[in-house]
Amino acid sequence: MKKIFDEVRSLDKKAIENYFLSEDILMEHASIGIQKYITKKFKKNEKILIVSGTGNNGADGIALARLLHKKFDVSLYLTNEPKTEIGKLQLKRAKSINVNFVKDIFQADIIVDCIFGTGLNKELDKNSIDLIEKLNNFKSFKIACDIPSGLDILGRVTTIAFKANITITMGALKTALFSDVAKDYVGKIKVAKLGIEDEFFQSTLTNKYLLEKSDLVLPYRNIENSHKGTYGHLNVISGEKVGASIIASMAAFSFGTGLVTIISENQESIPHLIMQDKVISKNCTAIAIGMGLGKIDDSKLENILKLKLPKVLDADIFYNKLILEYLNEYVVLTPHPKEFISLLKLANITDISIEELQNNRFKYVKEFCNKYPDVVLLLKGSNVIIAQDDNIYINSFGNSSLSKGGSGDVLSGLIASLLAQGYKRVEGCISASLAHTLSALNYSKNNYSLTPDNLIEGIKNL
Ligand SMILES: NC(=O)C1=CN([C@@H]2O[C@H](COP(=O)(O)OP(=O)(O)OC[C@H]3O[C@@H](n4cnc5c(N)ncnc54)[C@H](O)[C@@H]3O)[C@@H](O)[C@H]2O)[C@@H](O)CC1
Ligand SMILES: [K+]
Repeated sequence: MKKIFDEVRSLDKKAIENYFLSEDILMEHASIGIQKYITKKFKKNEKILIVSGTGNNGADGIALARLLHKKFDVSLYLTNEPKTEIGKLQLKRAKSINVNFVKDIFQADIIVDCIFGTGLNKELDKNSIDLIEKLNNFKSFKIACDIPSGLDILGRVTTIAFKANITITMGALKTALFSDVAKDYVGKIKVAKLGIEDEFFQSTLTNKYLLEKSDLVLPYRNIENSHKGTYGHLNVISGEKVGASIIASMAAFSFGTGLVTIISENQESIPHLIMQDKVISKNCTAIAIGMGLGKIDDSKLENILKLKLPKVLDADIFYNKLILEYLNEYVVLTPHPKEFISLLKLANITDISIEELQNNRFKYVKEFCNKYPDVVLLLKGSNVIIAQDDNIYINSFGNSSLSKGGSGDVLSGLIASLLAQGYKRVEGCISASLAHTLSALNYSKNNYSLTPDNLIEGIKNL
């Protein structure tokens, strides 16, 4: 996993002090980062338009124009004269080698957005909105310098933001790039090194981490002398809609759990691979409850919640106040945003809209985890957040093919499967969430057609 920082300005400052560097050196490295990417990816005669604002993000762009000058067909458009000292210096340097300045933007092959960076501190004015809108409409390959212009430091978009194919961010990954809203603007994310060893950022404290494919730990079986009990027994509590329990059970069974039993009062028609019972199994090693549950008697629910077994709590259960008494070291919660706002309200933390939550996901996850530090929370979204106490892990591999009924039941089943097999809760959530999203990423058919069954099939080929 890679470290993510809420802000890097103070890190840049510390690096300058510790290593006797200067803003100029850092900026040169920032621009070289983008230059290298362009030089590697594009042919020499391609037209590049760099659009620079008045701050240091703009200054990065002016430096980039100098670096690409004569190697590509580069044009530089300034929204206004640079305001910072280093911006003015970059302009002097660019002018001295006759960089091509243009008075209007145009549809180049490549557009580099250097209008606003991390210094965006107020709403965009009409000129900036028009400019970004026009750039977005161009059919060019779009690169955002540091952060797409219009996306603020909390990862929010008030009116509009530059829609990049790739964001080349300076020094280290920033939290803002991983809000759910940001997902439609950042494109791919790449870090440009600033002339400071990686170790500097790696040794700097943070509590946010971006998950990588290599963080996936599959439940491979490495003991031959084993039996089905070796791999746990998951109980999925069924309620009004047995379909959700079946999906979760099939996901769990395919992900290695030795035995899966659906617990239901009525005899249900379920796949022959899955067992059925009316009471919790004696050798049960984990429980999944909530998916398709509907109404349940409080005393029955309480009898399940008080069992000292790892549990995945999902869906309908986030509307029942009873769970607040059991948010302990056995529990994983897997709400989607609507369920999470219900949980926040039940817990008397806050009463907010989905929009407010989606604009401030990290903030509310933190507030919840401060109140319930023992619980492991997985907040669904286009960038999944897994959190416990102070630590946050972000899975950014998800895509829109997962936006379909049943995807969440598969995820709960996968997490419960790993818990039943003995994974710790955070590790179980990380691997299950990665498996879930990577299965969707590997799906080769049209992105509208993925079903929970396809997802489960994909898990088998990871
Ligand atoms: N800190 C450092 O040492 C480094 C900074 N670098 C670059 O510097 C950037 C940050 O530079 P700045 O702090 O100068 O900020 P920005 O370049 O992001 O922009 C801020 C400028 O735009 C104005 N502004 C802010 N919001 C506006 C709005 N809504 N409408 C109109 N004007 C607005 C501000 O008054 C300021 O003049 C980073 O994103 C990065 O690209 C890099 O060169 C690497 C090194
Ligand atoms: K930018």
